[in-house]
Amino acid sequence: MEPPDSAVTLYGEFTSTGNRRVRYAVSLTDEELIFQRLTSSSTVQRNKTRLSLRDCVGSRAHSGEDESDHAAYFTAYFYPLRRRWMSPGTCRQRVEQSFRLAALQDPSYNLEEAEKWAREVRERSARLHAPRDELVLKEPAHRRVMLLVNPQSGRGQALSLYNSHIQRMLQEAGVAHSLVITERQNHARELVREMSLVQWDALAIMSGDGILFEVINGLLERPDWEQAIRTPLAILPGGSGNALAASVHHYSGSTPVSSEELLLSCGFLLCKGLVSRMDLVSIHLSSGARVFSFLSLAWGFVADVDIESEKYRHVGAARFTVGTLVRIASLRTYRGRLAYLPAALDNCNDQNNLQTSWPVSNLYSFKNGCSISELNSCHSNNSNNREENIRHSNLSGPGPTDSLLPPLDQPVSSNWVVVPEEEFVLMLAMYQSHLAEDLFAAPDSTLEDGLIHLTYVKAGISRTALLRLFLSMEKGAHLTSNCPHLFHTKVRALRLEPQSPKGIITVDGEAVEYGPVQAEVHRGLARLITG
Ligand SMILES: Nc1ncnc2c1ncn2[C@@H]1O[C@H](COP(=O)(O)OP(=O)(O)OP(=O)(O)O)[C@@H](O)[C@H]1O
Repeated sequence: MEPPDSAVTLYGEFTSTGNRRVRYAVSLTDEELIFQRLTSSSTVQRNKTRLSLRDCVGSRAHSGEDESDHAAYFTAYFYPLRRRWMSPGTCRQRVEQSFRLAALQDPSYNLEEAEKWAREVRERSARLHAPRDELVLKEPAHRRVMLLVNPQSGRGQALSLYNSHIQRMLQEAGVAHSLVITERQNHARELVREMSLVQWDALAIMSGDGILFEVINGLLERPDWEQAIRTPLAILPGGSGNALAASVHHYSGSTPVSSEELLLSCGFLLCKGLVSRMDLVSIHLSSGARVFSFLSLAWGFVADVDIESEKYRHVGAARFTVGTLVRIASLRTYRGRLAYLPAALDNCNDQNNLQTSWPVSNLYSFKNGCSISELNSCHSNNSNNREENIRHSNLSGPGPTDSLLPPLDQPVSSNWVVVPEEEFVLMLAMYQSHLAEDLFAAPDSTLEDGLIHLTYVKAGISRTALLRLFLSMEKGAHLTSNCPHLFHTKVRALRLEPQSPKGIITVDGEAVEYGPVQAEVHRGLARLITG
């Protein structure tokens, strides 16, 4: 047998848990657990199995269940990326690796040895995920997570998915968690608004995107919102859309996967506990209310499909496909006025944020502060000073100040762009990459780019062209499809004034009051567990 290589700092010879005659040489390096079956014949070379400690969520030791068994056992749990069966790409698959340690007749010695191995595996695995900065959760054994599950989300399967996958994963990682099953709408919002947060290291949400919306808004309604919104949040997909879960999975560099595979991917990230900053968008509604959004603001086709497809909920994620086909068959257009503050014109220094695919000839930029409603009768106020033009919308209540938004009934500033079109099929503002598991709507959006990715489709698009757009959205190719009816740009703030008497506006997939609405992005305001 070849000697252990120099990177190996722990070595042992153990037996299989199922068959004591099968022996293994087991090595631990800073990066891998390596094992190889030992044979009596030195001519037989068995392949080494290597498991990366980056893929390990936890490890534990225990003594034999039977009193006559003097051995101890050590088990490590891995979720490596493996090739998918019968389909392209990779996904995380569970691997449980156990060994039986019985070097001496003394059970306590064997247990000590097994505990040493389990501890080394845990510590080395944690070191490989050392924080990029201060954003990392406490080690699993000291971590306390509140897990909110909506039993009604999606096809009503969130609780059974928790029982079948997440509970076991968290146990394997040694993460203590308290389960809260939401009982009604706004339950999660009220709970996080009132409760003490100091005892929790993270709030995890297993549902569609609706409960996360409630949690974010509940946190921002607290008097201590500035601290509260820094509570790390985690998303585990349990709904039918699962847009944020799909986005987080995409940001971790992984390829698209099925719903169950997405759950394992997000569960793995929760066990690892790396935290990133996440943009939130402050949205002013016509009633004067303000809500905070982490995903999208939609009007027209996308909002209609989202809400009207609720009745096809029983088919899961396919509800959006069914809804899209139904709505395309009876295509509607909407009148309205749209204006935005381009990221390119903003004072931000981030050069990456300054690109826009907007054709310059399509821009109608005001010289002076002017509301969209006043588009055709705007009077000059002869001021080019942006600071002077902006009268901040000082909505009362907690949460950050919106420095880019004037009150909804006041003109937008002179550095805003007013879209010349007034007849639309859809307006979609995104701040994450995915609108649903298979809708890669804003391909270059990242968690904390400080941007609203604004897309609209103007009236006149054929049904076939619209269908083609949605089909290409699965791969994020719609933005490069050269569709003359589709426009896309990156903005910091926007205002929409619908003029069609009826319609649907959604925020994060939930319908909100229909009427004028405006939005401003707050870069990195929240915290999210990611990869
Ligand atoms: N026990 C419950 N019974 C009924 N509704 C609930 C319950 N708990 C939460 N809700 C409400 O259900 C709504 C939808 O939740 P969620 O987004 O989790 O699921 P979903 O709509 O199925 O998911 P998706 O957005 O992916 O389609 C939320 O607005 C929430 O307030």
